[in-house]
Amino acid sequence: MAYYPVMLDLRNKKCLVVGAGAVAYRKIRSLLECGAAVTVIATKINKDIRELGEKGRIVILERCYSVGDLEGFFMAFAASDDPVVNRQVAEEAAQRGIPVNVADDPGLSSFIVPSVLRRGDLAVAVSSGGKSPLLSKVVREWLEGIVPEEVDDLIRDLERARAEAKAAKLTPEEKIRLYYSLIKGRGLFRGKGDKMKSSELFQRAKKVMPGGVNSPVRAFGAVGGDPVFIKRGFGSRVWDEDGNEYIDYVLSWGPLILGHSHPAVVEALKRQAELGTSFGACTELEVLLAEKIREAVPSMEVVRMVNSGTEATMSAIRLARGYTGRNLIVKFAGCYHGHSDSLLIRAGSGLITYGIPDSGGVPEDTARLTLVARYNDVDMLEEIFEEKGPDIAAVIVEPVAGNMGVVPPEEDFLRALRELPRKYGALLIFDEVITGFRVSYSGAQGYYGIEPDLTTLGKIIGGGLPVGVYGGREDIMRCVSPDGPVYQAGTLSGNPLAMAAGLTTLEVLSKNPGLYDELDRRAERLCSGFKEVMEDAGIPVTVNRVCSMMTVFFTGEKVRNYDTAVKSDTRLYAVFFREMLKQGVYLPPAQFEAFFLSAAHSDEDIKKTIEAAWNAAKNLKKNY
Ligand SMILES: C[C@@]1(CC(=O)O)C2=NC(=C\c3[nH]c(c(CCC(=O)O)c3CC(=O)O)Cc3[nH]c(c(CC(=O)O)c3CCC(=O)O)/C=C3\N/C(=C\2)[C@@H](CCC(=O)O)[C@]3(C)CC(=O)O)/[C@H]1CCC(=O)O
Ligand SMILES: NC(=O)c1ccc[n+]([C@@H]2O[C@H](COP(=O)([O-])OP(=O)(O)OC[C@H]3O[C@@H](n4cnc5c(N)ncnc54)[C@H](O)[C@@H]3O)[C@@H](O)[C@H]2O)c1
Repeated sequence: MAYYPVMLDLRNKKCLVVGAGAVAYRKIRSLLECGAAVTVIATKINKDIRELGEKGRIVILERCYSVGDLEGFFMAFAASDDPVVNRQVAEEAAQRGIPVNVADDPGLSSFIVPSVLRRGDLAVAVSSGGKSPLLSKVVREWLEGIVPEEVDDLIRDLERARAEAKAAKLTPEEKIRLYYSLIKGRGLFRGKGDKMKSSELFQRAKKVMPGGVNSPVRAFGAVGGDPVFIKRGFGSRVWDEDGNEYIDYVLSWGPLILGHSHPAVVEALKRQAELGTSFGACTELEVLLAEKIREAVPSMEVVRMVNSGTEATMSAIRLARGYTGRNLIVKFAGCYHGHSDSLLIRAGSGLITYGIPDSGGVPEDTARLTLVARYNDVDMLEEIFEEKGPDIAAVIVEPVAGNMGVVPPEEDFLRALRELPRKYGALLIFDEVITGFRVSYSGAQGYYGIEPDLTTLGKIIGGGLPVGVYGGREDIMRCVSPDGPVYQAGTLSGNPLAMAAGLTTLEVLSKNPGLYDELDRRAERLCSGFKEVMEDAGIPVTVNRVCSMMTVFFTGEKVRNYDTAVKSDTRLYAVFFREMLKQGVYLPPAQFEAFFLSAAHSDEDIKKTIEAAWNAAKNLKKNY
């Protein structure tokens, strides 16, 4: 059954309210707003209602309701806490043909009251058909954030315009066009897909921040269009400033394995915020998180918390140099390890590529200390060690590459990664900032069964707050200050909020051992969906995936290193990205990044995403 919504004119109409508690007060207030003449009958009168009586705004009869009281009333409200009385009021109203609302029983009511958002003359009424008044309230509050105050001025203008249009005898079409132009001209209402607020914010942002952003990829440079400004997130979804909803596969670039605003994480943060946000001193939380990490990743015998993945890798490199007394670092083309000078080095050609800095501001002398090898290329790594082995402090690698798009390691490569550095007295550093707690609870090292000497983590272990950690073999980690000579420190290191969010995230993960299989299953569905859709459209793609991190490369060729990754048609990816965004799917705004899944992504989300990809593929075909 559906309720029939109407707008009643209650000016000077006599309305009776039986009961004078909180519920009665709510009804009285809205009746008064509409100019009704209110009489209240109740045995006990609450303070607010009594005040209204004293001001002469309502009539109060302080007594029991008795049959006959409804005589002469236009409408009645039974809001006592006695169901028998409420029923009597309902029955008398029915007999007299007076509309009645019964607060504790919609079944006895001839009408129910919606939750109302008012902006001057604009009223938006929300009802759940009596099923969940709280939901109505929540929707009303949500609308409050969307419907602008200025709408009332607009109503004035429209009222005037309607009178003028009438006098000017405009045709119906002319009138509609006039009203539309007034409404749209104000820019108050944005339809689905509009990005007006995001675009306005981006213009402002560009004036005060380089590229308008705090991290380059966010500027959408690789995919075109203005970036969306995100207002909030919950579960698998984010909402932008224009109210558009997206299924989110960026998940803050990986940290949110439980989805946005996981209730346990939010609760932990609230609790900690009340206790204090930072002390710059020792806390129990950092011990708990360190223990939890060691339990999950046994090679991390001793750890040091920092504030970002960049800090973690930068510190691990310093430590490797300090421990070995050597200066050279080997990294792989296409692997990103944060933005410290030694690691911002691009691939070049040639056998041993002395790094050329990828960024202005990195001295060539620093870059020279970084050797760049090819991912999944054992021969090249061997040659580098044969030539420079005794000077190499460490090899740093993403055990599953995630920054040239997802590229899984091949078996012989993993073996060489473990054996070669060891043979030459160099350290192996696994940068598990992305893969840690992502590909398995014990990271990529647990997943592949390879133990590095040092590991860096970030993202998931901060539960969505800024955090990083480096750790590893005890004898190496004891070189870190104050145990040893390698200095590293930080005001906010081990920040209690970050520790609380991280610890809670790891607790939820450790209590749900089936979660990684679930993620794997859903990610597999998503990837095979992408593949099928693109194959049907005749667009060659390669989909790489390890557990819940994946990339759709727009190339038919196998992607196993940087050279093959860059063969992707980034222009097609950009079209794909924009088509998906339009349909409410937020993918990473660049080809060479990973898509992530969270525990909050449902089968329904995957289904919707594949449907969106199917629509996108139709447009891609035109561009192919
Ligand atoms: C919208 C709003 C307007 C207003 O009252 O002015 C309104 N209830 C509001 C709030 C609210 N009411 C209740 C809670 C506690 C949480 C919860 O139970 O969800 C909250 C939340 C809170 O107080 O924060 C409890 C409750 N309400 C009803 C019952 C009886 C039953 O269901 O049998 C019980 C159980 C009593 C018990 O536990 O014994 C019945 C009704 N309440 C209705 C309207 C009608 C249906 C509206 C619709 O279709 O959605 C209907 C059928 C009759 C009516 O009153 O007309 C107002 C929002 C104000 C705002 O926007 O801020
Ligand atoms: N519709 C809603 O939104 C909603 C929300 C919450 C609760 N309720 C229900 O509404 C009812 C009222 O809730 P409340 O919090 O305002 O209660 P309350 O206890 O604050 O007030 C009850 C009122 O009923 C009056 N009353 C009791 N018997 C009477 C009689 N014989 N004659 C005249 N007045 C009498 C009392 O004097 C008092 O003023 C409850 O049954 C409650 O379950 C409804």
